[in-house]
Amino acid sequence: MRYYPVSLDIEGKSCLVVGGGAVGTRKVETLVRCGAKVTVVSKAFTDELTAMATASPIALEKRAYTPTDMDGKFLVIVATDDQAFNTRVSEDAEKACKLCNVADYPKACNFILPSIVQRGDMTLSISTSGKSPAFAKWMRRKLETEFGEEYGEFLSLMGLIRQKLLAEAHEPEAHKPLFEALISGGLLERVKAGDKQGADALLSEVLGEGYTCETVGFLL
Ligand SMILES: C[C@@]1(CC(=O)O)C2=NC(=C\c3[nH]c(c(CCC(=O)O)c3CC(=O)O)Cc3[nH]c(c(CC(=O)O)c3CCC(=O)O)/C=C3\N/C(=C\2)[C@@H](CCC(=O)O)[C@]3(C)CC(=O)O)/[C@H]1CCC(=O)O
Ligand SMILES: NC(=O)c1ccc[n+]([C@@H]2O[C@H](COP(=O)([O-])OP(=O)(O)OC[C@H]3O[C@@H](n4cnc5c(N)ncnc54)[C@H](O)[C@@H]3O)[C@@H](O)[C@H]2O)c1
Repeated sequence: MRYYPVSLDIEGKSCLVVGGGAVGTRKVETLVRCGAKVTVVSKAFTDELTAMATASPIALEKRAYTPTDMDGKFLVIVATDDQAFNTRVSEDAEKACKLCNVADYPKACNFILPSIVQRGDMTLSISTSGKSPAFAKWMRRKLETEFGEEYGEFLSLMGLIRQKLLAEAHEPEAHKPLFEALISGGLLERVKAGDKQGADALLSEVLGEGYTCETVGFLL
């Protein structure tokens, strides 16, 4: 395996984006969706980014980049249209031991970005290890048709059930078959169909009397 897949927790973390063009704007959007505090250093910004900055924790700094911009940053994304400059920034990042992605330049990256399908808390990340971004995009579109919004709903319910069970007792071995029974028993299909009665029946059959969507805090 060429790349090590991880899910980074960047909530509340300071991130640096160098380059505020079309690509930089897309990168900022994803960072903000994940709860990051973003500083963008660029000679110019897209209108979209300027608008986004009025409502989100984004600092736009219209000035030349300096290596000290890395200080206190958790990760760095470089997206200017000057490849030699991008490489210099990535070298600064390497020296400062930062996570660094240079858009479209894997040699200067210590992480690359996958194509993403997002359904609530379910994230499908597609990486071709850089072999074919076009195929990653094609695969994303295919998976988007296969995995609908019901997966997000279903995961909210599973999360609530799990929270309740864990609050009652820390017994992973006892909980495992319960989750498996809910999954193989068709809870997803019932959530997808909006079948509250069916979902409640399965919950009380597997988890015991008193377990319903309502009692775990899920509105179906
Ligand atoms: C997934 C996605 C995420 C994102 O960008 O956020 C992403 N590229 C996307 C789209 C896309 N990028 C390119 C095309 C044109 C078609 C094509 O070339 O295939 C298309 C498709 C399109 O635009 O239609 C051009 C391209 N990309 C790279 C190079 C340089 C090179 O390969 O050396 C070149 C220029 C090659 C040239 O000079 O021609 C490199 C990288 N692009 C990556 C990610 C990383 C590997 C991902 C993987 O493992 O597959 C990696 C290694 C580094 C990185 O950027 O992190 C996003 C999909 C968004 C979606 O789902 O819609
Ligand atoms: N991953 C992808 O899907 C994808 C798609 C297209 C392009 N790209 C790559 O991303 C790069 C950026 O593309 P774009 O369309 O956003 O370009 P762009 O020209 O719209 O934006 C580049 C931004 O960088 C700023 N900039 C340039 N030099 C700078 C410097 N020295 N210091 C600070 N800011 C500087 C510019 O002012 C501009 O705002 C391209 O080089 C291209 O290789 C990636």
